[in-house]
Amino acid sequence: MVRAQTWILAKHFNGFPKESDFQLKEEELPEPKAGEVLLEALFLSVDPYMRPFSRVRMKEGDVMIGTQVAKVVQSRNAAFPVGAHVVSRGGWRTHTVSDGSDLVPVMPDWPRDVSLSLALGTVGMPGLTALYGIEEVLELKSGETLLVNAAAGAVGSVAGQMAKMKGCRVVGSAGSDAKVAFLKELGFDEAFNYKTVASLEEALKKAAPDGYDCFFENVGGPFSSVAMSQMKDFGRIAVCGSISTYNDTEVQTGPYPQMTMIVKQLKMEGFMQSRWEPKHPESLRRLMGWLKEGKLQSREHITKGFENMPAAFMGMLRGENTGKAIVEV
Ligand SMILES: NC(=O)C1=CN([C@@H]2O[C@H](COP(=O)(O)OP(=O)(O)OC[C@H]3O[C@@H](n4cnc5c(N)ncnc54)[C@H](OP(=O)(O)O)[C@@H]3O)[C@@H](O)[C@H]2O)C=CC1
Ligand SMILES: CCCCCC(=O)/C=C/[C@@H]1[C@@H](C/C=C\CCCC(=O)O)[C@@H](O)C[C@H]1O
Repeated sequence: MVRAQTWILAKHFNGFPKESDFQLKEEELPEPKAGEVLLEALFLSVDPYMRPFSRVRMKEGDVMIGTQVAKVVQSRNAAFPVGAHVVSRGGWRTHTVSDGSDLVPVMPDWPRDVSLSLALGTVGMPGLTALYGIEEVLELKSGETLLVNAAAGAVGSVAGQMAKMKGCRVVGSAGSDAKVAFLKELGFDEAFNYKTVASLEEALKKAAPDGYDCFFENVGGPFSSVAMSQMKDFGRIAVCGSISTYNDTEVQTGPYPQMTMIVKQLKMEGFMQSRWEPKHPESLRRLMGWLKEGKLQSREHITKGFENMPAAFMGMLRGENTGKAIVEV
């Protein structure tokens, strides 16, 4: 018998979450049956979508949604032998019994000098999101000017670096001066702290006086309205996320985008990386290749201890992470 720890949604919360909205539980797991494996979590991902998902798709008492890199510690499934590493959608739990249907083996030949935690970040879902946003949605071309917000985070930092690899001019915004310095280290042409600029409009204009061809949108809300007004005619916007609205207690209204979109003839498309799932293996190989060649830098914000999952989650929503937010068990 293994004693597993899980974090459950104790209470549906309105606004910004607090520690008491989550509850740590212990349960005894049964031995794996034929076809099943027992997993032990090594790294857990801390993602923005957990916030809106908990509101719209979860009941009180449910285990918090999430992915993790786990090791197979018992196996009665030949596809997942003991010692194998997998990405599991098991949620916020230390141990999971799985029939394998929700498991994805970590990329074969994962280099020994690359932390497996990157399978939750740059060489995982956030990296794929950046790649498809840049290549499939925006179809970004050399010489174009790209705006990325939440640029120092897991998705934004990869999107900006990919744009530099493609020969674009890249402008990034982030919520601290340290993050702005990080963006400069990554090669962003311009970066600014959206929390301290006197005028967002002026900051965007100063960074790209001729306007933006493309916008990789992670933030939504008022930032989005201001940025949209600075797009070039026929500009393209990839709507990846809307984190500034995830803790809202009331749905935000206007300014409405239609007039700007009509006058500038903009194209705006929401997306999730799952749309291109058949391309994932090849895309992960490309991301790993860039990482190994030094073309892609990766930073993580690691919180130690499974007991700190809620704190890490709230910290990410407050912007404490530079790069990918991870909990190491
Ligand atoms: N469509 C898809 O398939 C996917 C979409 N996403 C979306 O991409 C975005 C980035 O995700 P990810 O890279 O994982 O997260 P990050 O690593 O970027 O972490 C979240 C960051 O968001 C910023 N933030 C928080 N609150 C606000 C706010 N009110 N206004 C502006 N910025 C804020 C903070 O940075 P700062 O200090 O700069 O404010 C924080 O560090 C999210 O919107 C997420 O939902 C992510 C993965 C997949
Ligand atoms: C739920 C709001 C999602 C905000 C954008 C985002 O961060 C997307 C991340 C996806 C994530 C989506 C998870 C649940 C979507 C629920 C949709 C529904 O049930 O109608 C996960 O798939 C990984 C990222 O691609």
